[in-house]
Amino acid sequence: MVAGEEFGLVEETEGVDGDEWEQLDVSDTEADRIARRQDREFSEFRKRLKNTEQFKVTGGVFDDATFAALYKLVQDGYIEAIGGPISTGKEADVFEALAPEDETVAIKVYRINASDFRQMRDYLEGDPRFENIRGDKKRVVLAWVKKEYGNLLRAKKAGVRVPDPIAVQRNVLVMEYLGDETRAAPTLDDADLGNPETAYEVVREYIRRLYDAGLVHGDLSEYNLVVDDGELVVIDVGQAVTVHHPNSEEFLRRDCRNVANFFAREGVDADGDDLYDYVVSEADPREGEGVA
Ligand SMILES: Nc1ncnc2c1ncn2[C@@H]1O[C@H](COP(=O)(O)OP(=O)(O)OP(=O)(O)O)[C@@H](O)[C@H]1O
Repeated sequence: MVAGEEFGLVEETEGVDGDEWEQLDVSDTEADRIARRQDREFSEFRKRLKNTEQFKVTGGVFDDATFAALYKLVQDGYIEAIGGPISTGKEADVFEALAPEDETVAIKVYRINASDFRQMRDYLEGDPRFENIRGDKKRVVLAWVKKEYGNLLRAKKAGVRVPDPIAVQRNVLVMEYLGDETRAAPTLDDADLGNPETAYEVVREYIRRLYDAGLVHGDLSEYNLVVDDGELVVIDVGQAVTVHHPNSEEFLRRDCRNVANFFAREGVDADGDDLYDYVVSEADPREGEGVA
């Protein structure tokens, strides 16, 4: 099979990027001509993507603006083709995608209309990085995607294993794919834990490092931790809040409770309150940081 065939390979197209626009002293007619060409290329891309087998399977759920974001990611060389869905959620779908040099990446595509934007807005509250975002649903969701990207960067910098963030374009996040050729990495509840005591220590250290870097995951449990090639990886950091958030303490307590309860069921001597005390007493959260 040709590399990428199973992904519904998108052919390369020549586009005009932002820099080229700035360099061109375009007359109206020339600008029109370029705009028409871009429109044509875009609609061809859309048609090609819609015709791929995988896309038919997923039901063709992307709207025009999402197609445009995917098209930009193709033009910018981050992805070449969209593959099969890994997960279909209420707020976002995660797909495999083919990147240059036969690499597989994961893309998370947020649905602007279906997202629970009120809840998202509550999580953005108190975060100095998103102070001016109140407005409409679209702005909140787009800020959310950037926030997930920024949180991944910050977590990575803090020494927490997360999927490597690669790019963000409108409502689409491109990140490292976790898993192998046969399947995406399983979540903790589905994985063979090996030694649960060691796994618990690793997760405890991750929560502490996150807190030390001024972040609280906010939805941590066995469902947002995956095991990739024997390594524990924290995922879904979109809702992670900074320690400035009015509910950060409550979120941290809940994260600790979820994680400790899971490991206690696995036979580990773990307790939510003890875990919380460990995290806050060992950590020294950095205040007032800008985006990572
Ligand atoms: N980088 C990745 N590589 C491989 N699989 C991934 C990756 N990121 C997410 N997944 C898979 O997709 C699922 C959903 O991802 P994630 O939790 O980030 O999205 P979500 O829409 O917030 O999901 P949910 O609503 O279930 O919390 C994960 O449980 C995991 O199985």
